[in-house]
Amino acid sequence: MLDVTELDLHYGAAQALRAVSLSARPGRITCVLGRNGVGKTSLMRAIMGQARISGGSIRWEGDEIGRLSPSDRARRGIAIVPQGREIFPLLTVEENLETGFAGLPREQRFVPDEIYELFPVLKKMLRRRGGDLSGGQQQQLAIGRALVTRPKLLILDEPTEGIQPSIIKDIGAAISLLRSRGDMAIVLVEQYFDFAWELADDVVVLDRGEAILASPRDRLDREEAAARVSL
Ligand SMILES: Nc1ncnc2c1ncn2[C@@H]1O[C@H](COP(=O)(O)OP(=O)(O)OP(=O)(O)O)[C@@H](O)[C@H]1O
Repeated sequence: MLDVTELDLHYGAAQALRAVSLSARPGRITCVLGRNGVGKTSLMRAIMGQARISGGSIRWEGDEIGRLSPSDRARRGIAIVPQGREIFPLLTVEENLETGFAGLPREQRFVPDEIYELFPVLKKMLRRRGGDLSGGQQQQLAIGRALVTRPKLLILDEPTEGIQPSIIKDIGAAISLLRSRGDMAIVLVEQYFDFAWELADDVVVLDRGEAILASPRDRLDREEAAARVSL
């Protein structure tokens, strides 16, 4: 279980996050919603260890991890699918997937079949270069690469950004399937409200670096929540 408590984050004198709290549990999807520039990516980078926090705590499976390096956090089972995907354009699909092996013990250095079951297109395109894939296929590759690390916490930063509707549907189905396994906590950052609302168990809305709403989705009114996101 992930418990982020009262997180502060600064870029120089500018404060990007103010006392933001969030939690994520296995078998549930926590959706972080908010407009451009409200701090969603900063929050995810802070959880992954790619951005330094200036206050608050990040607890994962009972331990404080707020000062650990990104690779130590990855070894503890945290993986991020970054905004913009960041796949390697000159490496093949297979080689991109294999970059996920780095922190794994030798006996786990293979691509689980489940990844090809979730995204059959990856199997068909194993020898193609990452850069030759469509945006949607690259997003599936980025998710596949994160799954290679066998994460217990999967963070997805705007996976629908710039993706065509049919692939958005596939990605939603894959995220839903991963939740149903029950052993993975998922944090989904989105600006696409309808997509996030469909999937969310818990909702956090950020506005100008602050969490202005945090609640299980069941207790929220959809229209009210949508209005808070577009304040
Ligand atoms: N490396 C950085 N240095 C300085 N300021 C930054 C840096 N990264 C982000 N910011 C600023 O911090 C604030 C939050 O940015 P962040 O990228 O976390 O927001 P976001 O909600 O993820 O936006 P988007 O949806 O556009 O990705 C913005 O004002 C942004 O300009």
